[in-house]
Amino acid sequence: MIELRGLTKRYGDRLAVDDVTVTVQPGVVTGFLGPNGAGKSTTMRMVLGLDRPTAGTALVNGKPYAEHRDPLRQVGALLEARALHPGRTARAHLQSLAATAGLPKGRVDTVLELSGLTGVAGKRVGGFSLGMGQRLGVATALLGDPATVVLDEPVNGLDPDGVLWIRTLARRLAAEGRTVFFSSHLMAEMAVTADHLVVMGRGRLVADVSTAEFLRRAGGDGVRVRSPRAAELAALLAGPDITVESAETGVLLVRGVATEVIGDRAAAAGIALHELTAVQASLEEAFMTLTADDREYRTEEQPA
Ligand SMILES: Nc1ncnc2c1ncn2[C@@H]1O[C@H](COP(=O)(O)OP(=O)(O)OP(=O)(O)O)[C@@H](O)[C@H]1O
Repeated sequence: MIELRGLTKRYGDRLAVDDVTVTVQPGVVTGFLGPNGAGKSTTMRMVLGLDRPTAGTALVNGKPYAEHRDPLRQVGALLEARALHPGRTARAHLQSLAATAGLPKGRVDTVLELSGLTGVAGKRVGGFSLGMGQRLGVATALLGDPATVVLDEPVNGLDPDGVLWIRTLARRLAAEGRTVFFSSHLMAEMAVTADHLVVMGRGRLVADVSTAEFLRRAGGDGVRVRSPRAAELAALLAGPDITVESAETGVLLVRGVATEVIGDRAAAAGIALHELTAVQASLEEAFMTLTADDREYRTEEQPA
C-alpha cells in the first residue's frame, strides 16, 4: 500500500507537488495520470525516498521507504532514467543486484522469464533496444518479489507485444495482492489496464476514482440516437438531469437516460429510430474535461 498524506514538494517558487493525499490500494492496478509537468515523477521519487518532501509524508507498506530494512522486497520500481552497465549481460546485471541485496539466486531466472528476456539473458545490455531495456527495468523492479510495484511510464518504447505483456503482468501482479502503481501519458492504455485512477494536474490531485467512475464523472457516457423525428424525440426525453445535444441534424447525444428507456419511449410515441448506440467517452476526453478545471484554477469544481 502507498499512503500519501499532505505530500508537498517545492522547487524554489515552483510547487511541483501540492498537498496530495491519496492511498494506493493493494490488489488493484492503479494508473497515475497527468499531463507533462503534473508532478507524477516527483511524487514517485518521494515514494521511493529519492526526493525529500517539503511537507507531508509518503509511506510504502506502512513506513517511509528509507525506514525499510529490506526495501527491494517491499518496493520494486521502474523509473524513467536508468543507468546500466553497458558491458554487462542482462543476467549478470540481475545477479549482481540480487547478490548485493541478499536475494535468492533463483529470482534472477524467474524475473528473466516474467519479462520475456530469457532468450537474451546472455546479451550485453549496451546493445538492448529501448523496449528490451524497459523489460529489463521491470525485471529489476520485480527481483525482490516486492509487495508494491511502482512503474514510471513502463509502456514507453514498447512494441504492441510489449504493451500487451506489461498490461497482463500489471493485472497479474495486482491479482496476487500486490499494490501496482504505474504512470502513463497514454490514456487509452490506462482505460484498459487500470482499475483505479489517480489523476494529477499542476501538482494537485484532480481525481482519485475507479476508471469507470472517472469516465462517468466526465459526463462522457451517453446514448447516440439517430431518427428522422429527432427534434420531437428530444422534446419527449427532456427532464431533470437529462441533457440532449444535437451536433448534426437528426442525431442526438442523450445523457442521463438508459438506452432501453429511450427505445421504449420512442416506440410508445411511434417514432422510428435509425440508430440507438450507447457511447463511452474515451479516457482522453474524460481527462481533458477534468483537468480543464485545474488549468483554469477553478478548484471548486474538482471532484473529491
Ligand atoms: N529537480 C527539479 N528542480 C526543479 N524543478 C523540478 C525538478 N524536478 C521537477 N521539477 C518541476 O516540477 C514539476 C513537476 O515535474 P514532474 O517531472 O514531477 O512531472 P511529471 O508529471 O512527471 O511530468 P513528465 O510526464 O513530463 O515527467 C515540473 O514543473 C518540473 O519542471
